Amino acid sequence: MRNADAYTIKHQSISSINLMEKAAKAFVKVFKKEVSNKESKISILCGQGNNGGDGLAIARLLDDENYKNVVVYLITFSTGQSEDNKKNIKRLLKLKVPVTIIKEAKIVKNLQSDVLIDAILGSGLNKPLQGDYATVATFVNGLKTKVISVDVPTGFNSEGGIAEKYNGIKADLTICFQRPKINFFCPESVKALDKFKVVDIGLDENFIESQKSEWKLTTESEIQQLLKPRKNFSHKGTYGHALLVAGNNTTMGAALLSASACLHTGAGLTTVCLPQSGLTALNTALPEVMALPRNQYLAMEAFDRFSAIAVGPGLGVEEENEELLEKLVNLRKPLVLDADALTILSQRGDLLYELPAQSILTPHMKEFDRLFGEHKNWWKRVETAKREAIARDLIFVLKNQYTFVCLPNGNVHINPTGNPAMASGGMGDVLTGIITALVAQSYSSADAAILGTYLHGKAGDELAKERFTVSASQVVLQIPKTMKKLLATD
Ligand SMILES: NC(=O)C1=CN([C@@H]2O[C@H](COP(=O)(O)OP(=O)(O)OC[C@H]3O[C@@H](n4cnc5c(N)ncnc54)[C@H](OP(=O)(O)O)[C@@H]3O)[C@@H](O)[C@H]2O)[C@@H](O)CC1
Ligand SMILES: Nc1ncnc2c1ncn2[C@@H]1O[C@H](COP(=O)(O)OP(=O)(O)O)[C@@H](O)[C@H]1O
Repeated sequence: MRNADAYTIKHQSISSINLMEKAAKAFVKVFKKEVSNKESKISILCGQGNNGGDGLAIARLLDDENYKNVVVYLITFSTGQSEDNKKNIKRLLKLKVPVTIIKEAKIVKNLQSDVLIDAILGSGLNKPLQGDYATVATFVNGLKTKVISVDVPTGFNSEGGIAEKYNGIKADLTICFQRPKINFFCPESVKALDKFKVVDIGLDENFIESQKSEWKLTTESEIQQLLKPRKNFSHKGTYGHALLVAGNNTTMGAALLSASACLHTGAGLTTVCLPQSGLTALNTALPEVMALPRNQYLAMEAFDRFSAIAVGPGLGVEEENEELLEKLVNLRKPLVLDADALTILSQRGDLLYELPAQSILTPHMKEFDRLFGEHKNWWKRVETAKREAIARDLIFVLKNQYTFVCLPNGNVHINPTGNPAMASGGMGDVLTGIITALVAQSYSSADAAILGTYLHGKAGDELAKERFTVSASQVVLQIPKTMKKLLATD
């Protein structure tokens, strides 16, 4: 983002002070919707760098907008001051907005305001908070005032592991410039922010897009380009035959959910390889789906006719399932691996390192750590997934609110869809069924993982508009509608 900043200043003949003005304006536009009462008591804490410069410009713009009770506090714990910060203080001092210089943290302890704007330190953070800065953050967090941070909460690092003992400001809202920070997508970011909004400040988009970065935030237009419409004169054979090796006596529902998701995502044919005890349930619940009864006599040839094979949901970790997994690995065709298949792999390192190239693994955090050891934080977990994906030509779908899809080319696609209403059992089984259906329909493993993850979350988002919770079965039924809508708006 700093490069984009410099590039925009150089190539769009915009000065850095004007870029700061644009950033402040973009902030104020969102702020006005969040805090519409012009009588609100607003305290703006400004640092000495460009983040503080933004805060000073915001104070002036809020005064322009007739916010009547804006007070600025200038934090002066450091020696330097950025040029644009100096310019903005000069502009502000021409107005009647009160400016108080803060030399000691304790003044912040008793600030009386309805809203506090945090513009102390932004993306320039280059070391952990210490001394007075850390004390100010503690006081702000104790104020019980709504906190809105400019670009990034003070003390929060934009990339890299988030400290276990985060000591920065906890913001209710962060209004972030041009692109979200990668660390916003790590679950540990809850220590620093509740929600974020990204605002366009006019940085050169072509330049940003041309920058090499392994981080890609999946967008709806990318998904619309990936998604293939059903073809004229097509028939069930056109869309592949998917096999789900899933289900056990007490977890047959997982197999049914996966199979149903596979069917609704458009596989031409879906078969479930399940124990004899699941046949009645399958035939009753999903008459469109076929069964391959699971027993130890299944020959390798039994799997030849399938264009995509998933293994794991509700499978069980018994010895016979371990043997079956070994058989599937030996087919040397890409697999989709989830749940119990991952648990078996965590005990069978030999199999893990023999997985067919382009296989897709869909672990949640615990499954991932069982495979590759404990990780201190999500940043480290994603680093391991990136490394393993490259080294072994595998795709990792590291599941969470924001799922990270790590590809063999080193790219990490961050999925923006999905919501907490979806946090319930069976949701992962559905994701496996969706991805498997896409592989059966000849999407590449990478595209199936990116597209499947997006569709799964998007269906959940659509349902959550009207529901407090969303069940896995509801997501399944929503999928065809979600796909249709995405194609319709193309
Ligand atoms: N590119 C964009 O998108 C645009 C960005 N804009 C804005 O600029 C912001 C970035 O500004 P910035 O580079 O001046 O850094 P900022 O965060 O104000 O920090 C200032 C100084 O603090 C210091 N410091 C660091 N860590 C510290 C610590 N732990 N404890 C104490 N001190 C610490 C460090 O100085 P040092 O101590 O290293 O001398 C650093 O230089 C960005 O977030 C956005 O708001 C917009 O205006 C326009 C478009
Ligand atoms: N808070 C959340 N926000 C978005 N998606 C969520 C959330 N909680 C769970 N999910 C999604 O639900 C799925 C849960 O997978 P998993 O834990 O394997 O479930 P299960 O084993 O019950 O099927 C993942 O795809 C995950 O992304």
